Amino acid sequence: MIHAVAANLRTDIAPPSEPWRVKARAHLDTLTKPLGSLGRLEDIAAQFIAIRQARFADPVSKAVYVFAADHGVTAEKVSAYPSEVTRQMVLNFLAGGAAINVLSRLHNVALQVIDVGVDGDFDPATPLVHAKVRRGSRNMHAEPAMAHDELLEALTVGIRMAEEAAASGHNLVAPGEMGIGNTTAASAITAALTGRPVPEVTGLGTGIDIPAREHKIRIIEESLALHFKGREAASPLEILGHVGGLEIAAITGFILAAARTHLAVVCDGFIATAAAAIAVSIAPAAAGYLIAGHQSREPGHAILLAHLNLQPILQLDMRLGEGTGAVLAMPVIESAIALYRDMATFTSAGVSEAAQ
Ligand SMILES: Cc1cc2ncn([C@H]3O[C@H](COP(=O)(O)O)[C@@H](O)[C@H]3O)c2cc1C
Ligand SMILES: O=C(O)c1cccnc1
Repeated sequence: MIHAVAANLRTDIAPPSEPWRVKARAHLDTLTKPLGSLGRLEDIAAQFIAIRQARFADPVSKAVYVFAADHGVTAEKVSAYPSEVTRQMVLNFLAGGAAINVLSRLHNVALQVIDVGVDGDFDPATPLVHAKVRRGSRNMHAEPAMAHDELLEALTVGIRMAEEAAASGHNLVAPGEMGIGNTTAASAITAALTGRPVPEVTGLGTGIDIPAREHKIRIIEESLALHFKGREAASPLEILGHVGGLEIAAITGFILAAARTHLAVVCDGFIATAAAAIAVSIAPAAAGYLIAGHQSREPGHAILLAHLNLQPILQLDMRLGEGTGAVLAMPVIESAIALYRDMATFTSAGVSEAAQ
């Protein structure tokens, strides 16, 4: 069942259009600036046009979707904070006081919060998307983080949110996350996907100390050995199901469905990018829809960005998540699109072109 869903997504995702990208490049060369002088802004504009194609002139409409879930592996003491913080931060998102609230308000980005697996209840009247699959994932150190049906349900939550984003007219979207313990899951995914040693892809998360990081590394190594040792290479869905998390699975589904519906997806930090790497491993054509918002302090993030061949827009030593790095990069992306659309051409402005 789950493999059928993944296979359908894979076949339904077409890469961004090369003819549209070529057309966009040609238009950029007619604008009143030295050839190529807008640097990577030109690449970003051309990528956006290749993604949006005939709908490229729609107004830019930005949205961030924060998927929240808890992690059973927190029982192994891998985070500096208790798992109650996940639920408390969801309430903070709804009250408007978190970093992602400030940035999304400032930059006119619609914010949606989704409970895909918080280990605690919310009043049904709470204005969030109630899509709890389970009260937290299972402890990957003892058993697979998700059963098959739980993984499928979490992926489906993300797919549904991307479809809603497209239906609402958003075209520049970012998946964010909140889940105490989720850098452990992201490190485990990164090691399993890239084959890099666990110490290279494991950082301090919310701020554990050096001995706690050694312990976190051991927990991840033992979890990977429990699930994958002596087996041939695990599939991306197996990796996600065994050492991922409910919000990471939802983000994977979100990215795949966003690519299918031709939305530009801004990647946030380590956890969101781990989900992106799983998505691209399932459907390689999804890679063309990704724009890396920033590079986080987590050492595994640079490795994942290189693995995906993505260059981050910002490098601010952030290590927060929630979608904050992605939302901060959105004004840069929007600027690239505005320059493409609104600059005068050499002909319209009567400016002489290069003299060769
Ligand atoms: C107050 C607070 C707000 C946050 N917002 C995002 N995270 C980030 O930190 C967590 C991952 O780090 P670890 O794996 O070390 O637990 C995730 O919830 C992530 O979204 C936060 C963490 C805290 C404590
Ligand atoms: O890179 C991130 O997004 C990140 C890093 C540490 C903690 N939470 C998120």
